[in-house]
Formats: sequence, structure tokens, C-alpha cells
Amino acid sequence: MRTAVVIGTGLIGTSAALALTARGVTVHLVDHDPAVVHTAAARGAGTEEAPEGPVDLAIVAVPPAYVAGTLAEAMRGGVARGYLDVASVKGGPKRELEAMGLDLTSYIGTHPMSGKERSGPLAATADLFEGRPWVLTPARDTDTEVLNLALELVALCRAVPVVMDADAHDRAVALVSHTPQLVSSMVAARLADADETAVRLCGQGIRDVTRIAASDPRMWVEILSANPGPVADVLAGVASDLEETVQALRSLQSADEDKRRDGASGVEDVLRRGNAGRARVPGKHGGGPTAYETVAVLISDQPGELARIFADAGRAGVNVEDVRIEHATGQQAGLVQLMVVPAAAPALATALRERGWALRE
Ligand SMILES: NC(=O)c1ccc[n+]([C@@H]2O[C@H](COP(=O)([O-])OP(=O)(O)OC[C@H]3O[C@@H](n4cnc5c(N)ncnc54)[C@H](O)[C@@H]3O)[C@@H](O)[C@H]2O)c1
Ligand SMILES: O=C(O)C(=O)C[C@]1(C(=O)O)C=C[C@@H](O)C=C1
Repeated sequence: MRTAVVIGTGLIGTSAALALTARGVTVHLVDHDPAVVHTAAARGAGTEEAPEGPVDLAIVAVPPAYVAGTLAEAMRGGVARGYLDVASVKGGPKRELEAMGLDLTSYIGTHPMSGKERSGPLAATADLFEGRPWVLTPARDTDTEVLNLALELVALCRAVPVVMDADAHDRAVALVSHTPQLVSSMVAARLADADETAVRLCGQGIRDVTRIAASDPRMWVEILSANPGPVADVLAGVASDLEETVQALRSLQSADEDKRRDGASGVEDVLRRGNAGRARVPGKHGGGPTAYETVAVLISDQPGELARIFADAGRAGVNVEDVRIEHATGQQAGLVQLMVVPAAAPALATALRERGWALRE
């Protein structure tokens, strides 16, 4: 692939554009908001200039409701040899396009399983898709050349291609993405009017559970509107667990010992099923879940502290696999948890101590 057009230069479009540009592809940027294209171009994602002729691939990264219309316009204009979208739902846009009577041999629906709770080109990064699944939903009449262009995009973004049927994809993401978004929002919603004395106690647990509750509601209303049935089905299962857990907790309040025993076993059951589900969440690069060891380092809340700690880990020859930051409420300090393969943890701890960092056991 030598040339591409990205239509919709928000978080996903700009991230793909940054990755392609970094690998030598000439990327033309389009968005209906000129300020957004300008920001994406200023970040080095590509050029605002229109291409001179058809490009190899057009990547449509607009909200789901605008996908079919935007693709149709691009196809009628002969913008590219191949066309794809990256929307979080696949069945609806596909049916809309079919209803428009377009020749869909040059189109493939795709979905990178990676994102953020933030929108727009400023949140974009070239490595957003690295090691993450990127779903491709080819139809029976999709051109092989177009499938190959999509595979090339996935490879250039260092993602992992997964081929699926569009409706099977929508049922799968109802389980692993759309329902979790709603549950996260519902837990976070409890905090909206909560007493400040309670909110001040927020620790890492609630931060983990509510990160995606900061997502853009308008985008999510669109995603959920395009996948309501499968999401309602999964959420009904969550609702039944909720109801049983409420009953179990009420039993735990009882004076009757048998009832308390039943209550405890009900609560334990949901927690154990949670353990079993969590153990199935794949690790980095789609492999099995990896057990990393954590090296916890205290840092002061000053510019450059994180960069310094990563540089010191790099100097010690240690690859930091994942990182978490816990901010101490009301203090100018935090705890950085560096996750590394178990064999590297002792060497990292020693190197960081030697460089003056305070470690927490
Ligand atoms: N955010 C995520 O985590 C995530 C992950 C994977 C896929 N997606 C999908 O990617 C797509 C883009 O999401 P995002 O998070 O980048 O959103 P975003 O809000 O960051 O970007 C969307 C961009 O599309 C532009 N736009 C809207 N209508 C347009 C039109 N008709 N023509 C041209 N530009 C138009 C907007 O101005 C905006 O810049 C959505 O379909 C979403 O479902 C999102
Ligand atoms: O990590 C996040 O912030 C996301 O919400 C990303 C996430 C997801 O659920 O995994 C959200 C929606 C997209 O369609 C794909 C990825």
C-alpha cells in the first residue's frame, strides 16, 4: 500500500494514519470538521491536501450512523481502489450499504479491538492497535485485492487479524465491549451524587472498573443503538446475577444461621464465576493471560518523573510490559506499578534502588 485516505480523523482515524505515515504510506486526511483535520495533520498523521487520483485504500473512521453514507459518497467519487470502515458494529452498516444498491466488492467491514475513553486526534497514538485483535468481516463477493489491502493495514498497524461474520462479531462485542461499557457507567453513576467523604476514598479498584465510564456518551449511544438486541441479552444475564446477589446479601443480614450460610454461598458463587471469567481474558498480543511481577515505585507528582523511571528501567535492560499509576488522594505523590516478567523483577528492583528510587514492597 502506497497511498490512503482517512475519512474521520478522530481517535481511531488519526491513530491509523499515524501508524501508516510512520511506515511510509502517504496519507490524505479528511474530516467534516476542518479544525480536526488540521490538528491531525499537525500531529504528523498525513496531509490535508486532496490526492491527485484514486488512492489504494480509503479508511472510514466516522461514528457508526454516518458510516454507510460516508462510504457511499467516497465510492461514488471513486476515491480509492478499496474501502473499509472501522466502526464498532458491523451488521447495521453492512445492511445499510446493501440497501443502497452499491457494488460492495471493493468494500470490507472491519473493527480494531482497541480504543480509549477519549475522542479526537489529540488522543491518537501510532501504537494504539499494536498486538490487539482487528476484526475483518469479508463478504462472499469481497475482492481478494481488497481483503489483502485490509490485511496490509492491520499488519502495518501491528495488529492481529481475526476474520468473523458481521453478526457474530456484533454478538461477541455485545459481551466483551458494549455491556462492559454500560456496567462501568452504571457503577460510576453511583458516584455522581455521592458524599465527598466517600468519593475521597476512591482507590485503584474503582479506577479500574470505571475508566471507560469517561467515554463520549454520544458515540456510545450510536454504538448501542446499532446493537441493542445482543447487548440487552447480555445485560439481562448481568441483571439476573445482580438480583441473586442482592438476595444473597439480604440473607447475610438475617439472624437465621442457615440463611446466612446460603447468602455466603450465593455471594461466593458470583465471585468464583468472576474469577473463572477473568482467567479467560487474553493477555498482551492475544496470548494467554500472563502473570507479571510488579515492582512498585513511589514517585513525586512532578513533571518528568515518569519519563525518568522508564529511562532507568530501559538502562537496566528491562522491558516494562504494563504499567499502572495509583495517585495518593490529597498528596503530591503516586505509586507507579511496573509490571515485568518475573525473571526481570529482582534486577529491576536493584537497578532502581541504586538510582535512588524508593520502592514499596
Ligand atoms: N473509540 C474507540 O474506542 C473505538 C474503537 C474502535 C472503533 N471505534 C469506531 O471508530 C469510529 C470513530 O470513532 P472515534 O473514537 O475515532 O471517534 P472520534 O469522535 O474521535 O472521531 C470521529 C471523527 O469523525 C468525524 N466525522 C463525523 N461525521 C463525519 C462525516 N460525515 N464525514 C467526515 N468526518 C466525520 C468527526 O468530526 C470526528 O473527528 C467509530 O465508528 C467507532 O465506533 C471506536
Ligand atoms: O479501551 C477502551 O477505552 C475501549 O473502550 C476500547 C473498546 C473496547 O471495548 O475494548 C471500545 C470500543 C471499541 O469498539 C473497541 C474497543
